[in-house]
Amino acid sequence: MASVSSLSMCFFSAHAQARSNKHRKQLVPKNPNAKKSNSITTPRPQSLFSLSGGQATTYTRLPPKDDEFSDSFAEIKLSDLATLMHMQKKPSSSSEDKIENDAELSDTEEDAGFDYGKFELFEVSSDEEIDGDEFEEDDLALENKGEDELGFEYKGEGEEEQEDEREKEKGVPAVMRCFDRAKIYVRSGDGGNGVVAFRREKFVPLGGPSGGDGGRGGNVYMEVDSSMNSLLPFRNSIHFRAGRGSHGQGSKMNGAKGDDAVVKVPPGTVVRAAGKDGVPGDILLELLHPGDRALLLPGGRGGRGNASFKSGANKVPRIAEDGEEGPEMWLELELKLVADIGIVGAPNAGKSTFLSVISAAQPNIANYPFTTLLPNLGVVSFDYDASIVVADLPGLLEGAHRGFGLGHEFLRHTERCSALVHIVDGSSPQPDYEYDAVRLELEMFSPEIAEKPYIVAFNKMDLPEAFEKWESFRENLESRGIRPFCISAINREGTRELINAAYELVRQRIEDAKEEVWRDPVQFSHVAEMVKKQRTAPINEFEISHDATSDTWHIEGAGLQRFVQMTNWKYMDSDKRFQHVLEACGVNKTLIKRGVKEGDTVIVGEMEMVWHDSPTSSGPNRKLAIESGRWADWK
Ligand SMILES: Nc1nc2c(ncn2[C@@H]2O[C@H](COP(=O)(O)OP(=O)(O)OP(=O)(O)O)[C@@H](O)[C@H]2O)c(=O)[nH]1
Ligand SMILES: [Mg+2]
Repeated sequence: MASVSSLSMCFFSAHAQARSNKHRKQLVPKNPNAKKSNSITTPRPQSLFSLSGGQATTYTRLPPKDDEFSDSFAEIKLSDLATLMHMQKKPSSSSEDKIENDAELSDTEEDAGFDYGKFELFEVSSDEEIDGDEFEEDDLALENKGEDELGFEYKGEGEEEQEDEREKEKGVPAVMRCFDRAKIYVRSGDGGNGVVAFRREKFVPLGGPSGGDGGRGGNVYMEVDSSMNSLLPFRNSIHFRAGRGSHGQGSKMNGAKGDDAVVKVPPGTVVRAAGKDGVPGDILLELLHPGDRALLLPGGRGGRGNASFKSGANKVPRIAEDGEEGPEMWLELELKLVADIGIVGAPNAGKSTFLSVISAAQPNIANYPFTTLLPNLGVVSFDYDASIVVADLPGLLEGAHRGFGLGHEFLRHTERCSALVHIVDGSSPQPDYEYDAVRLELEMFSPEIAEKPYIVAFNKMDLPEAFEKWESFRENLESRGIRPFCISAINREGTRELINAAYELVRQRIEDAKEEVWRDPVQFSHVAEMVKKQRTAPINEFEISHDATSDTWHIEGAGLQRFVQMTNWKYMDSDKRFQHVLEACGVNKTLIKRGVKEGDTVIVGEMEMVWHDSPTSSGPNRKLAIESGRWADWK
């Protein structure tokens, strides 16, 4: 009982903070074990907590517009999710329990005697341990709040928005964060090394070089798997590495190609390069339909064996290359569900109930807000051999676009919907206001979503309090040119008409954009092309920078760096070839022009060298010589 009581308290106090923190400094109790008497709550108008039809208290309804307390209790912060999850684990909490808790709350509030609007309570649940699987350690907003022994801290106005953001992230259970977002690491395979070998066979004198080339590294592919419907599998494994190519062998045997890695994603996945400093990276791919497949990263090239270096001038080459390193990348995945219709509305309006009666989906349904934490999908079949996918989204609260509640987390899934069904809780104190508030949130979140065709359904018509409000609701909306439907989702009344009307909107949209209806699976390769282009940058494109204090010259150039990486220094001819390349691509010339002198350090990629002037070399009287013992760590 004590546990439920504390839960309810933090529920309301968070609302108070949500509104107040924009404008003033707040006093924040930091100690999660603070006494419950400090657990400040906001006074609530009794009318809103009256029970309807003997059901549990519906205390998160949107507030009446003119209510003097409307600013203080209608918003739920994401950091309260632990509470909600806790409540969800105990759906059996009876209405009597809640009534008692309400009574306890009122007492506590009166005892405390604080200005409630200024406080935020970080205590979430003191009685029950939170399952590590569902909440990561840093998930709870209270975790990093407890350093100050006094238990209070003052926040400046400027910090508050950032604080909000941080708390929002921390408060979201891992399973929700991972539902439609993931960050993964991909790396294609390194190429195998080439080898130096010579043919030695009876009766074959001077058999010549016979070292084979290394095999190519495996590629990384990404493909749509239609059996997946979330990014949750990436919660467990985020590293995808393709296999390395085998090394070459004697007798001109080339190495085998490395194994490819295939990353499977659900339809509707958008792939970005990982962003930096909060700036999202560029969109690389959109894998929308089953069968879509992309070559993301090509494997590294295999190094050449000495058989490949044979030439008229050098018939006995003692040189072979290492395999090229496979490129790597961090990627951010975002899932945008491919649903035709999105069901939106305030918490507890009956969205999941509606989905459950029109489709075979069995979402959780219960009489408390945020029963739905993750979107549910259902397929609705029509007589005439057509079907549509309907998504039931978590409820939207006033302030959702600023991060209150859960709904905004998933609103982007409606971006691909053809139409929306907006369910209004007819039994709420002010359905008109609830309707306007949700519409406003949609507009604030994205004008594009707000412009989608939508249908309004007034739900719970079986309840007398809803029935009474229907006429005025209908008149109000009709005066604005909207024809609302009235339904009783629980009794399946009016639901078929509603979904038929929604289907009509989808059909119209499909007809408007006929070319979008069917398309062949797409094979993308532009990312791989881009990577290849970067990696095959010409060797003579480089930049030289000089650090005068340490007499060091840095030579930067993708082509040169790749060349250094693939050079196998253990073979004698590698030095010669390296010198030759530096000469040919103009590095030596440029260094001399810039004033390099005896003993200066020259760094190319991971290779560190010392500049020696030598009168014996052909061409310019200077050359780079590699001094043994001065090499950087070298793989
Ligand atoms: N009397 C009545 N109750 C309904 C009707 N539709 C839904 N409910 C009840 O309303 C409560 C909330 O229903 P849900 O379907 O979970 O509501 P929701 O909009 O999905 O709520 P969240 O997922 O929390 O946003 C449940 O107790 C339902 O039984 C209806 O037509 N009549
Ligand atoms: Mg629901």
